[in-house]
Amino acid sequence: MDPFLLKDPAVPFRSSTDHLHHTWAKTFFSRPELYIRPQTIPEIQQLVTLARRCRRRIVTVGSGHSPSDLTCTSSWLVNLDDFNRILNVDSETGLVTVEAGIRLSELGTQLEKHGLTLANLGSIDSQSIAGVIATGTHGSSLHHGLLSECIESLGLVLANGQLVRCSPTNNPDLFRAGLVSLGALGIVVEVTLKATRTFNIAWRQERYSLSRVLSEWTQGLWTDHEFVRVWWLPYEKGAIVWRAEKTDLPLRAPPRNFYGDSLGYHIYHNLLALSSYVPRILPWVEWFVFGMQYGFRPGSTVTEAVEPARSGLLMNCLFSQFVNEWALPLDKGPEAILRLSAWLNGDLKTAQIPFSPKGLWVHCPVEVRVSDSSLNTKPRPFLDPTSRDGPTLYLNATLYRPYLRDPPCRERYYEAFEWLMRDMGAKPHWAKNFRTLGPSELGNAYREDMDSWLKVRQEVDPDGMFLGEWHRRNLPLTEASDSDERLPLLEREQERRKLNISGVGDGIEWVGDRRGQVESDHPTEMTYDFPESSSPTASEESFDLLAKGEASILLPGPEMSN
Ligand SMILES: Cc1cc2nc3c(=O)[nH]c(=O)nc-3n(C[C@H](O)[C@H](O)[C@H](O)COP(=O)(O)OP(=O)(O)OC[C@H]3O[C@@H](n4cnc5c(N)ncnc54)[C@H](O)[C@@H]3O)c2cc1C
Ligand SMILES: O=C1O[C@H](CO)C(O)=C1O
Repeated sequence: MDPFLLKDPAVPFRSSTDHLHHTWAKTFFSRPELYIRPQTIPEIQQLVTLARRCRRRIVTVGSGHSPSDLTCTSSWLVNLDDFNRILNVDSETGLVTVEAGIRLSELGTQLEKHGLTLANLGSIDSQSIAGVIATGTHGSSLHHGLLSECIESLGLVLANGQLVRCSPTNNPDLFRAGLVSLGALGIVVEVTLKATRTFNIAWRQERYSLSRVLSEWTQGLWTDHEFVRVWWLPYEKGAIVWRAEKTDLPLRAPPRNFYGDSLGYHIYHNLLALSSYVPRILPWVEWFVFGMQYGFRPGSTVTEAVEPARSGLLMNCLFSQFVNEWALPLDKGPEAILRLSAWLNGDLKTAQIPFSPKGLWVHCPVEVRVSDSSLNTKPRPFLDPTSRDGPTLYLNATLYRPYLRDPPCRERYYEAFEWLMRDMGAKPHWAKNFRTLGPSELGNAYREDMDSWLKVRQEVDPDGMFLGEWHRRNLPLTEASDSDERLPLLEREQERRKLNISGVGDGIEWVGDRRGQVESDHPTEMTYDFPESSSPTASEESFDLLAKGEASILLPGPEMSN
């Protein structure tokens, strides 16, 4: 396709051609043809219209914290970091409307000025609000479901450039599809959420034996405090249990020690690096690093603090990592942990996992977290991986990448871990590094919910402008469209290659093809009917004029800021 673009001169098109995209963990890289940072809705509508006319796929990226290749593209990459304002705050009701590029950290800072905060957080707050919603990000609390349970309504710009709003009562199917959209419906531009009054948490962290974790599993481990997370240390047969409760106590910073901060970080990093050459030291590394940090014996060291929830709920995620996380019913947790523990420690009879762990040594911790979205009275996201009728357990097999180098155990560990998760009826966290289950298995796991999601998706984006290889690999897209030919803009993977740049370790460059990127006068008609959708905006009207020939033609240079 000739890079000449039809463009309304009144609407800026803020793009560059030399952007190197990468995930936070530097696991995947890609070089988009254009990297576009719009600042207004007309700019977003314009870029979508241009992409449609130029037959380009669009990927919207938030902060790039999804560890997989979900956000990789060789086509157009859109980022809403400059579309991140707070549009409205009602301190009484807690209803807040924001532009969708806002990061949770900035949202938290702004909300605090109004005495508000998010009711729940995951391990970090670096993500964009739209990114958190799109992948079903969760924290760890049986009082809460997915972070997106506070979302009241969404505004999306669809493949035809139309701005559409949806909520439980307005376009409810689009809302349910948009709550876990995987970036595949359109560009989420506006989010209305319900915040809660700011609160502080008193937290306490201590070492448990694994047997105590399991014996308290149904006896208060998850229910005695509002927020609970467990880091399981498989070789130590132990765990670090972190629990927090809302409190009126005065703030008290966590204690600092000579080892815990910078020194401990570097020692752990270098021991992990060493273990890539001598993997059998990993049980010793687990003993030493977690002993130094949290005490060598259960109950020996208790750490406590009182912090604002906005910072106290977060944790330091240390180094680049692969994360493979699955959701299963909470009551299956003890069996899953005991079988995985047995496998890692060489007891194949108990493990019932048909792969050999011989010579395999893994990193810790395995994160053990919970949520309960069955308490939520709002419509569930179609692609919500959590249990419908009770609490959910998340098991997250973390593997660090010391100095950005992949650990040697990944293939075999994840093969066995995923086998166990599938055997237990678990579903993968959409954002993480699960190896593909294939479209039919994920289709079967979600059944009619997957059909509903695919139906909405197909209606709002019939050409597959928001689809790529990740979606093709994992979702039964062909159920909704007879063949790939019905999704001409879907970006296929051409190759994965090692990056020829220093300092990127084992990062992989993802390269997409240019199939479908030929100009067409006949984009597929959209069939979706929006009962209360917005009327065409000024920029849509101006594109009608452009289409009738009253257009200015601009040559995009490296920086096309106006
Ligand atoms: C260190 C670390 C800690 C983490 N902790 C947790 C945790 O505690 N719990 C948990 O569940 N997950 C966790 N995650 C995963 C993370 O929350 C998700 O990957 C989240 O989606 C990242 O948000 P993001 O803004 O970076 O989105 P990205 O990774 O950039 O994008 C994710 C998806 O959202 C889509 N998207 C982004 N913006 C838009 C938009 N405006 N419109 C439409 N689609 C859009 C993208 O296309 C993509 O499909 C963690 C990840 C890391 C690296
Ligand atoms: O993806 C994730 O990374 C951290 C673990 O380091 C976390 O809690 C996730 O979830």
